[in-house]
Amino acid sequence: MASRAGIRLTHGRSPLLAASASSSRPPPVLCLRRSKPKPYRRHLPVPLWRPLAPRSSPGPSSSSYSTGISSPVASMSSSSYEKELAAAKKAASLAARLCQTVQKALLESDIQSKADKSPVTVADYGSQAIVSLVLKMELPSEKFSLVAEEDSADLQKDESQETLKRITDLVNDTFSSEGTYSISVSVEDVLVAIDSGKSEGGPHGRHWVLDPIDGTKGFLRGDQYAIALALLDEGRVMLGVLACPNLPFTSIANLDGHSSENQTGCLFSAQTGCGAYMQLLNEPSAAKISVCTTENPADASFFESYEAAHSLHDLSGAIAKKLGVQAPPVRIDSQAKYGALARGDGAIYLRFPHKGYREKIWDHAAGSIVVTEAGGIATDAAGNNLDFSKGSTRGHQRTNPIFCIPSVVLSNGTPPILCQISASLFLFTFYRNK
Ligand SMILES: Nc1ncnc2c1ncn2[C@@H]1O[C@H](COP(=O)(O)O)[C@@H](OP(=O)(O)O)[C@H]1O
Ligand SMILES: [Mg+2]
Repeated sequence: MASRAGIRLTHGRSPLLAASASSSRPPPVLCLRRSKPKPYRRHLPVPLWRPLAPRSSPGPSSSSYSTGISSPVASMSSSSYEKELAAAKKAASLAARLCQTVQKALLESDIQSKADKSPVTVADYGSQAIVSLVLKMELPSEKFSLVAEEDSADLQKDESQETLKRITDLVNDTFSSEGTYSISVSVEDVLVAIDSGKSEGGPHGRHWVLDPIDGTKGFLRGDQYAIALALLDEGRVMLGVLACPNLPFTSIANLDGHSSENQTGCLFSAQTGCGAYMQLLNEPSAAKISVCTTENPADASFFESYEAAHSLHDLSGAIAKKLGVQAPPVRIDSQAKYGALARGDGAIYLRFPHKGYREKIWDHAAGSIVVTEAGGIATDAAGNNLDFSKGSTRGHQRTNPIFCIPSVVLSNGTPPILCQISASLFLFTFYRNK
């Protein structure tokens, strides 16, 4: 955190922040603006994801952006991950296409329960198969390692054969309707593709990290969800892509989880040192985006999970009050929150999982780089970077990898907010010990 200008968490850390950092309990997460805040720009109704002057590296080649909808032509700056980023965008976009097809005509039979009783759909499996297949086709010469949420164990059961056939048909239909790849896959190919996601990840080498549908509950409700794909290299997130098929291209700040009549479907992408971008799904041109620059918590809106089971709403409400936030929380599912934050729809993201829950790397890897490349900061409340290097040991509860993130906050990092956050940590500790 010391290297991140503007928030002085290392030197200016409050006693409570420091106490939290040194306790055995994992500290909450903060996403804080990294640069000196600019004057506040009200985020509605004017979209904020206008192309900006490049920071350390070249940004879009053209900036004829005018309305936020007709984006400028953007060419990502060259970096060693350009090929991988293009493949990731392709894979996530195709997976989104499959998910949209399923969501349009969601059948009862498409929904199953995993061993932990969480829902899983043919779209989760189909999305994972597509991403795995596309990455392998686009990057044939690279050693392939994928840490992903789903595996095929349930699909291998006798009673799942019809479901498996349906997933295979969905994968083939998606490829043929999109047209880039003239391939036809078998059920065995699909099983292999899904199980390619069994990598353990870890601190060395390159590993793709995938949540094929983040926010499955939102997906089932017809609300927000995301296909979230990131690439780790030596334990660090180097690129991330979020496909959010139901996210309006304009601000989500007042939607409270539900999609609107406006143009929807956003693809966020970021690679380290090159900024964050947004484009309409299936449209080629991207615009550079940046986080909200509000200096006043009273003007800031904050995001949290739609599902109370995923995050303590009472606690985040109390913290938001402490911070001086006046607007009601915007509750949306999935890492679409990270995308919306990255383009300035809101200023703060609070996440307080219930006691004992351990976060998964695929629930934060892509979103965190989109936010940080848009000028935000994603850390825990002690100012520590999120650690994606611990890999996955994939225990029987599917919760082994990883780090705990009791909360996520995104703000501009001005001292008043940091002070208030230390107060919020007091509340957090209080609730956790209840
Ligand atoms: N009890 C719990 N506490 C916190 N997060 C949980 C949870 N149960 C599931 N999740 C995670 O929360 C994700 C959804 O995030 P959000 O709450 O921001 O919408 C889920 O992703 P999946 O839908 O991929 O399972 C899942 O990984
Ligand atoms: Mg998922």
